Amino acid sequence: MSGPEPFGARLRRAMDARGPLCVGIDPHAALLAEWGLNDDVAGLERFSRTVVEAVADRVAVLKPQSAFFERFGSRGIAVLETSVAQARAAGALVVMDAKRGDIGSTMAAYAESFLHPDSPLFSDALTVSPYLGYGSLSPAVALARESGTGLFVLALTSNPEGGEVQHAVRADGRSVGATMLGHLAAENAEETPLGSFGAVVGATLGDLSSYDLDINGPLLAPGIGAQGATAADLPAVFGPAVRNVVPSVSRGVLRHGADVVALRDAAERFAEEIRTAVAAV
Ligand SMILES: O=c1ccn([C@@H]2O[C@H](COP(=O)(O)O)[C@@H](O)[C@H]2O)c(=O)[nH]1
Repeated sequence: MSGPEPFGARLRRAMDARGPLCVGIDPHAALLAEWGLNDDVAGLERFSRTVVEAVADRVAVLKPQSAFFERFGSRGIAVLETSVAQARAAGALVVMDAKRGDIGSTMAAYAESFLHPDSPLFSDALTVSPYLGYGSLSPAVALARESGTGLFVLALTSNPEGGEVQHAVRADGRSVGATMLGHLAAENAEETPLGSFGAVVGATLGDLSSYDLDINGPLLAPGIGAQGATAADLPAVFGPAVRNVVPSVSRGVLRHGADVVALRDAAERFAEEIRTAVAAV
């Protein structure tokens, strides 16, 4: 009996059909205020519902940032559950940005929270931190394979502070970030059309030609918009791997709310800039 279709295959199809843009749902308190919403659960619910309504039927991926929902406790988590379900029902793949990482036995529980089909927060993929050792992620890798979901492993993050960990050079001469990319390439070996185990690689990082980004998996690229990177930077940062890049924009789109059409237009402008940049490679 064949299992569920793997995340990588579903993502490739969505990217081909809708373009690769990922829109982040990041209900910052400042954005709620800009949208004329209260910094409470009702404001959170309205914000998230508006983003889903604006773009879930047209972008490949939506990426809710769990922290902004957790801020409101169990009622915030309930809004997150609803948002995930609504986004998936509208055809978007949901990458839960929760950056989980722990010893293996606890990692198994985190994985069940987001990657088990019976979980209320079941998502198509989860961001995870490998900095307790890549092997600590094994339970999440195993469950993702079983449930047809995926992982995005923090390899080279978009923030300037990340370098002190990720560029650190190991005894074998490889950097920590490169080692994570190597683990992912091994995870995705033989997978077609695309592996399900992606890396987070910031679009802000400039020339990455010293890294082997050819992991046969998706590269989630935050940093476009508010953090200063642009769609035009993508070819220079990612080189030939740009075909597997999922560029992620949160505040750059969200600042155009609360109007649904304005949000949609902003997402379409980013999508068009990305199309143009990638077509030139
Ligand atoms: O390296 C990383 C990993 C994750 N993020 C997350 O992406 C968004 C970025 O938001 P913007 O408003 O587009 O800057 C946010 O949820 C981060 O937690 C990242 O920025 N960098």
